[in-house]
Amino acid sequence: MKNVEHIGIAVEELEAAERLFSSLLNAQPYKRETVASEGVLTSFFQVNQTKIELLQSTDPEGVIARFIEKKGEGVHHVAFEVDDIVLEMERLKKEGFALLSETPKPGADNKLVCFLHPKTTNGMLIELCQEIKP
Ligand SMILES: CC[C@H](C(=O)O)C(=O)SCCNC(=O)CCNC(=O)[C@H](O)C(C)(C)COP(=O)(O)OP(=O)(O)OC[C@H]1O[C@@H](n2cnc3c(N)ncnc32)[C@H](O)[C@@H]1OP(=O)(O)O
Ligand SMILES: [Co+2]
Repeated sequence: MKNVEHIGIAVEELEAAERLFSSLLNAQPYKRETVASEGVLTSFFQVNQTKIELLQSTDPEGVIARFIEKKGEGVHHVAFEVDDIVLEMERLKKEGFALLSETPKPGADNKLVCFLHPKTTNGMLIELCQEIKP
């Protein structure tokens, strides 16, 4: 595991959340990106070596909609950067963590990603991210 790549925050209204985080961080989001497979519209802020990823649901039955329904807006996950996501997934599986997908899947911001079930990580949804090199 390398640095915390981003902190994912579930929000109801992306525009309002972008205004709030622009004021908080004194910065503008550097990109918005829809990840249809995850039912999310994301907005990214760079904060030195890490990022804030705002997540609005694009699917009323989706993961983020269900999360907000159950727990309200707030921190949804923490993403760690890894050099080799397949190797890291194999290591974590051996360590007894529950992977939410057998193989990495395309994420936002030019990454391959996978998630660990919060039941196996003291209740914290953890994401692994590997930069997709050109
Ligand atoms: C990939 C694009 C982008 C990127 O960075 O590139 C993203 O980050 S997209 C982010 C959205 N996508 C995901 O989060 C994918 C992985 N998540 C899942 O598959 C589900 O959210 C899952 C399996 C963690 C939970 O889904 P489920 O339908 O089972 O919801 P439940 O409400 O039944 O939850 C079961 C159990 O887990 C607890 N839970 C759910 N979400 C979280 C969370 N974010 N953090 C901590 N705990 C969570 C929930 O409270 C339930 O626990 P219980 O004790 O039974 O109440
Ligand atoms: Co994320």
